[in-house]
Amino acid sequence: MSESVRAAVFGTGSWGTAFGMVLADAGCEVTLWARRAELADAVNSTRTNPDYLPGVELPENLRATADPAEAARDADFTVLAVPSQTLRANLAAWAPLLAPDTVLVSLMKGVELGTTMRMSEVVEDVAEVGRDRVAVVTGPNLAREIASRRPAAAVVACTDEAVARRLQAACHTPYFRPYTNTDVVGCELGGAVKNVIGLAVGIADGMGLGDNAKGSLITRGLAETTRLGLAMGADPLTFSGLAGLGDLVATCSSPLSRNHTFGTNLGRGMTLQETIAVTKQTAEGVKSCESVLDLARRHGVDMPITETVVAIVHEGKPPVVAVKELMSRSAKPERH
Ligand SMILES: NC(=O)c1ccc[n+]([C@@H]2O[C@H](COP(=O)([O-])OP(=O)(O)OC[C@H]3O[C@@H](n4cnc5c(N)ncnc54)[C@H](O)[C@@H]3O)[C@@H](O)[C@H]2O)c1
Ligand SMILES: O=P(O)(O)OC[C@H](O)CO
Repeated sequence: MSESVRAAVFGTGSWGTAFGMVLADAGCEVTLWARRAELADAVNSTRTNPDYLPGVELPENLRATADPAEAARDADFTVLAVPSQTLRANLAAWAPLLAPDTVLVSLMKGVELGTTMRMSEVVEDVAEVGRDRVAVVTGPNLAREIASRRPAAAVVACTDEAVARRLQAACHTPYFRPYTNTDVVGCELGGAVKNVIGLAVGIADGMGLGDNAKGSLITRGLAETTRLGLAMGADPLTFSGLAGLGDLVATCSSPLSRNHTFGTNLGRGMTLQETIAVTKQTAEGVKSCESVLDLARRHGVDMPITETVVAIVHEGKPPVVAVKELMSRSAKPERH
């Protein structure tokens, strides 16, 4: 990988920083944009991100700035890693600063509230670029594990396979193994819906419902993700890959997952307000469960687990009641 590849990463949270490390380890010159100048200064002076990845030493070829123009300058890849619901407003401000032929890369796993747009669609809309200039990185990638350089595979998706291959080369390291995929719709849906299923599994774990419940929720969660994907033109095989099953398993098994942990706290009996108060980072499923349900309704797809998560998180339905209702739905064949 040539040292002359430049990457800008907008967002110095856990995943923006960890993926910046991956790009730097693969040989790119990386500039992180941080919202707060103090964090950019801390990254540059301590070679760590004390707020999001304390104790992790950052590579020399990664630096930070609070100036978006400086971050964006001459970037071959412009990576976006802010909370999904803030992307539109942020990108509108950054769009005039982007390098002319830069490839925009979404790391985000959410669906926009109101518009029900996937993150790559928001990028196309706001930056006014064609879909061949927008890529997505997704898969089982818990930031803290990647930052410790523990091995993981990922998916780099773009409708233009040549662009996906360029990005694949730019982020391939001994511990990070990216595969290409041209099914952007399926890859993004896999990432966004697994957060909702992660909340459901967390709730079940918090209630002490056991591993059979977990296995059932993961499998039926994948079934409803696949139904939505099919209705939206995705390749169903994508959901048995890293962006589907792979990410679902990592999220639903790990205490590092913010969505899983958020659900566990709710399942243990914390109120929504108490759970939000102890959640310091982005748990995308909390907002995106509503936009995913909206998408399901628009496409006439039944997503009972997603519906249950929305009822618990946003409508105050007690988890015990929700479980009873989910279990007493009408009997049906498995492939439904
Ligand atoms: N953390 C992970 O393990 C992981 C892995 C894969 C994908 N993702 C996805 O990456 C995206 C970013 O997640 P993260 O883990 O880095 O989140 P985070 O909460 O760790 O960091 C979010 C970053 O966005 C910034 N931010 C918050 N609100 C903002 C606003 N209004 N405008 C501009 N910046 C704002 C924060 O200051 C922070 O730098 C999410 O969509 C998440 O689903 C996360
Ligand atoms: O911490 P979460 O729940 O946002 O999950 C992180 C990643 O998406 C796992 O791949």
